[in-house]
Amino acid sequence: MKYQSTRGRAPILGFEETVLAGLARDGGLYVPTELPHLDAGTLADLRGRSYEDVALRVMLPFTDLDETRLGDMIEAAYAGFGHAARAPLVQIDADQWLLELFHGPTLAFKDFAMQFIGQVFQDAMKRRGDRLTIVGATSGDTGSAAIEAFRGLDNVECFILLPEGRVSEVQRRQMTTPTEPNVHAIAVDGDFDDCQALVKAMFNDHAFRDRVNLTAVNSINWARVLAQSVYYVSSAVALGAPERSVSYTVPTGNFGDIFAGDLARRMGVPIDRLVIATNRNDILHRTMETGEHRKEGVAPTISPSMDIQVSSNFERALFRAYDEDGNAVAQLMEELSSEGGFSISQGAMGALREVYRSGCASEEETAATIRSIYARTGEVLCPHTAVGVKVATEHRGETPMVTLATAHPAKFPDAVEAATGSRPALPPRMADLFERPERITTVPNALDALKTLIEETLF
Ligand SMILES: Cc1ncc(COP(=O)(O)O)c(C=O)c1O
Ligand SMILES: N[C@@H](CCOP(=O)(O)O)C(=O)O
Repeated sequence: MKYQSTRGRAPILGFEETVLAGLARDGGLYVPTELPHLDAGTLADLRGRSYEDVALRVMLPFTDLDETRLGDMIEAAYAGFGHAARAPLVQIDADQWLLELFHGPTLAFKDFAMQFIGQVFQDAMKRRGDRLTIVGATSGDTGSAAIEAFRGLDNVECFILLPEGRVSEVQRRQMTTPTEPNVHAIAVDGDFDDCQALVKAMFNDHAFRDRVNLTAVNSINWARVLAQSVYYVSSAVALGAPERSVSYTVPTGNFGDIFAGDLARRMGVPIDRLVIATNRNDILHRTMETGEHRKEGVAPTISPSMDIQVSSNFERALFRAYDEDGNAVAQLMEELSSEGGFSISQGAMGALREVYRSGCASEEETAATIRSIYARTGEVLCPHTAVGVKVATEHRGETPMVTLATAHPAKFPDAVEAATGSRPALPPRMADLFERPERITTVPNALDALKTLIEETLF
């Protein structure tokens, strides 16, 4: 399998190089040049199989890995999950389900890809006898999952940029309490978009990038999207695919998770509706409504992991919508950074609307959804999942509607308690999280300060 950049000006790479590169050298995101097909017979055969079996079948054609080695990596990646099904479905209404993606070690959907990427990096670094520097941006969950996946590895140094004061206390402590010296939580005086812009700027400084052997673990890395596409396949076949179509509503910020759904759809999974659900940082919903993609300031919400306005993976969707015209995408991205937004052509909007629908939830609607689902079903939703369920309810159709339950409610106890009156408990293995000492470095929102910090740590 070969991978090309969405901006068309970077070398075509194989799987391992793509994953190790993270972001393409022209600033674009890597996508496969062709897609494998999951035909009806294959999908039917996956029904009733373990999550690991489905993952192997879905991911193998995208990699240059031997089947046994990939199988071993997948087994190791999911061995620490707290649910035998890994991604269980829970029915909350006659036609509505939750896909629980929070049974991994850090209680959010990020563990599905991050645990897998940890295996890929370790394998590659051992063979190459090399070291990697990971720099990631987080609005709370990616950072926790990355620190968990990479802590203690002797061939990886991991730096996570988080927006100071804008993640939940549980999320912050998950990042600041691990004691292994190769993982670093760095609070940036800014929002998530600032953190992500710093990461991208480091990638675009090729001398720095090569000096530190930089890689990415945000969903700009293709391996994130690939690993996240597996749970669409596993849940769709469990609900009756290929004979029955399934719809999904995805709490959305950086667009990685919903793009993984589109990947599953394009591989042949019968997905009827694919619905973007945003909180009041609703740039994607506004884009779908108007065709204008314009940044506003990031507003803090009770679903902080979705407090994002520069949605990196939307670039991958645009690349498809513009018939894989890298020059057109590069031009739009240039307008986004110089003018704060761009207009999408009618043709491209038509292509986007064929795949995606959208909706958004206010703060009040999010809290009301947590409250009403708890009262009616006893299920406790995290605020991100509640955004999804609110939007899903408005987009129900003839097919089962699945909302991705992207995080455990105990990561956001204040918002959940305010809505339901009861405080969700962390699993026993995390019971002492609030007693553990924290370790965090604070930096201004300044590229040079950050590069200096990283180089001084490394060399
Ligand atoms: C709990 C939670 N829900 C939803 C999202 C949004 O996912 P994506 O950024 O892939 O759109 C995130 C962050 O990525 C998250 O942490
Ligand atoms: N919501 C994320 C933001 C980063 O998204 P990613 O999927 O691109 O890593 C977070 O919680 O950090």
